[in-house]
Parts: sequence; C-alpha cells; structure tokens
Amino acid sequence: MSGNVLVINSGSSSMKYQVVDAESGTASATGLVERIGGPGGRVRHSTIDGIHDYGCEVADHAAAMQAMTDAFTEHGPDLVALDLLAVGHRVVQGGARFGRSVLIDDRVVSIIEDLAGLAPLHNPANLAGIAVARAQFPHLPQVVVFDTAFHLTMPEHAYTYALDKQVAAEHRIRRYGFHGTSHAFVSRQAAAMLGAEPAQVNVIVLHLGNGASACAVRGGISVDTSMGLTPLEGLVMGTRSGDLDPAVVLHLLRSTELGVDDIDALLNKRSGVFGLSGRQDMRDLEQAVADGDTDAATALEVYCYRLRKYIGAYTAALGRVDAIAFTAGVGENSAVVRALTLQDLGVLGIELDPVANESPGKTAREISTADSAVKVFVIPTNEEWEIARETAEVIAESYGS
Ligand SMILES: Nc1ncnc2c1ncn2[C@@H]1O[C@H](COP(=O)(O)OP(=O)(O)O)[C@@H](O)[C@H]1O
Ligand SMILES: CC(=O)OP(=O)(O)O
Ligand SMILES: [Mg+2]
Repeated sequence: MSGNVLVINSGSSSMKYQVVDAESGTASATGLVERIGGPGGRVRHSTIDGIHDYGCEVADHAAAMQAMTDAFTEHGPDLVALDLLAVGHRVVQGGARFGRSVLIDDRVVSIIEDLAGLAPLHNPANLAGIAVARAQFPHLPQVVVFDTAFHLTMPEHAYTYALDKQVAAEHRIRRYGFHGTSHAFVSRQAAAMLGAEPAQVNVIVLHLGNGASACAVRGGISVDTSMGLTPLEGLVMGTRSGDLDPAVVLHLLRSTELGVDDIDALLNKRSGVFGLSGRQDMRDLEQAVADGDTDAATALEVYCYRLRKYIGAYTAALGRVDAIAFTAGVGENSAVVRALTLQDLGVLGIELDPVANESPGKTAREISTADSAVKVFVIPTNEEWEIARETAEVIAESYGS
C-alpha cells in the first residue's frame, strides 16, 4: 500500500521523525529533536531543499512534537499537502503480547504501560511520543511497530533463561530481542542480493549502531538474537557492556556503595567501548587506535572478538549460513571492525575481499571474495521505511486499501 507515513522514534532525550512513502521508501523529510528536557535543545530538519539546524527550547516530549510541527510549518514540506496516511511509532518492548504491529487504542497503550518495567529506558519515552501524537493528530490513525515482534518466532530453547521456572514466569523473564525492524529489513535485502526468496536462505545480521545486536535468521524467521530481556545483553556496544557474568552485579552490590540505579547506569551508560577507552563513537575509537592508544586498541579487540563469537554461535545454530550482513552506523561504515571481526574465519567459509571491504559506499554491496562460501554484505538499514511499511499494512487490513 502506498501513502506517506509520519514515523516517530522517541527516545528518552531525543525524538527522530521521518515522513516516508510506505511503498517506495522515499523520505520527503527527516528530522531529529535533541536534548529534550535539558539545556541546549536542538532541531535538525532535512528536506529536499536542505538542512535546517537550530537551537530550540524543548522542555518535554510535547514540546518536541510541537518543535517538529513548527519545523514542517516553517521549512516545509506542508504536512497537509503530504496527505498523511497514518503515524507509525517505534515501541521498543512489546513483550510476548505483540507478534506484530497494531493499531493504537487505549487498551494497547495500557499494555505498553504495563510492559514499561521490562524496558524502563525505552518504553516510557515511546509512550510519551504516542500520547502527544494522538493529541496532536487526532484525525490520523496511529500504529505501533515493536522492536521485539520479529523475534517472537524464536524457539523456546533460544528464548528461555535457565532460571527457576516459577520466578521467570511470574516476572516475564525471558529473552525478547530488539532491533527487529532492522533485522527484518536487512535479512530480506540479503535474500534479494542472494537472488532468492527469504524463505530459502539463512542469514546472520549484525546491527551495529550505538545499540548493537546480532540475529540468526532462518528462512526469513528470527531463530536467535543477542539481546535478551532488555537491550543490554549480547554484543559490546557504545556504552553498554553486553554479556557479563550476572554475579558481577551481586559482587558490586555487596562490595561497593553502589545502588541498583547506579549499577544500571554503569552497565548501560558507562560500559562498552566507552567504559574501556573513554570513547563511545567508533570513529573516535578508530582514530585513537591509529594514534597508538592502547586502551582504545583493547576496546576494539574486545568489541570484535565478541562479534566473532556470536558469528560462530549462530553458524552452529543455523547449520548453514548463506550470508552475513553488516548494518547500522558501525556495520555500514567501519571497514576496520568488519576486517577484524572476520579475520581468519576461512574455517567457517567466510572470505572477506579486502579491497571491496575498504571501498566506501552508501548502497548495499558484497564485500566477500568470489570463492567465499558465505557471502558478506554491507546493507544500509532503514528502520523508518520498515515502520512505514508495517504501518501501511495495518491500515490496509483495518480500513481496507
Ligand atoms: N564513518 C564511520 N566509521 C566508523 N563508525 C561510524 C562511521 N559513521 C558512523 N559510525 C558509527 O556509528 C555509530 C552510530 O550508529 P547509528 O546506527 O547511527 O546508531 P543509533 O541509531 O543507535 O544511534 C557510532 O558509533 C558512530 O561512530
Ligand atoms: C533497542 C535498542 O538498543 O535501540 P537503540 O539501538 O536505538 O538504542
Ligand atoms: Mg539505530
């Protein structure tokens, strides 16, 4: 179904938005409202005419939504002329309740509220965005697209933690997985690049942004992913630790003055490559490594070694791997991370072509040698387009096309 969808991705301190045509993926405007609730608020609104970047007081999510509509009024395109089909919201945690996207109503909102305890860093911000958008665009249908939905197909042995069964059930403790819109989009693109239908191929997707996760996709279906109950498990990230012996938390509680919230902040905001080297941004980290900084070199090695381990694990989980796809900011841009991660993996049938890996590009491309049994791709993700497509699908089903 075609039509323009306003896609909203609300974070705790920022709000990203796009107007995207659900069929073609063409974005007529993209924007970011930053530093919500703090000093130094900014709006960055991009249209085909150019980029408008300016300071703007943004007290809360209502003010952020207002700043967005003001940007459209002032710099275009005209939201009315765009004839929006719907608003599509990214919601990070949909729990085991939502295996697919849904039309928003009060009942859906209350279920997402109920799930906020499982994603305290993400769901409250997503809910704030939904509340404001419903008030601001009361005439438009609104749809939620969950990060978790794509992973609800995981088999029980992949989503189950080996915990006391009753405790786990009572507190809904299991692995949910995140970045589902990206894994769905990129795995489909990978199948197309292999010249096959998604149902025919097995792919490992490595989504490496600030948050990072790996996903084993068998025949178009997620069978395992590295994030778990929350987006903290798995890969080493910009500021998140990823996998850790859970006893580390107990040790810190027993032997330091740190409280639960301090440890939460430590693991989510002051760990990962930032915790190891003082640098969160992969570009800064790479520069520091080139300058001879040994902490930065260790951080990069830890980051890539964790990735290698997941590639090995997911090769075993899938049995046969047709392609590995790198995506998101680091995956799409860092030749160094790709090379270090895949170094000497010939034993798994993975042969990187160093020249193709180093050639910069903005489009989907193959970076493995002609002989590599497992193809290696760089595929730019497009979570907003995937959200717009899902939104249009729900609208077509609910109202007819
Ligand atoms: N040219 C580049 N080389 C290496 N890393 C890059 C490059 N461009 C962006 N990145 C990295 O991508 C990461 C952000 O990825 P992104 O997908 O935008 O994250 P998120 O959506 O989670 O905020 C940052 O660590 C940034 O350093
Ligand atoms: C779920 C998650 O980690 O999202 P992000 O990468 O946007 O932080
Ligand atoms: Mg992202």
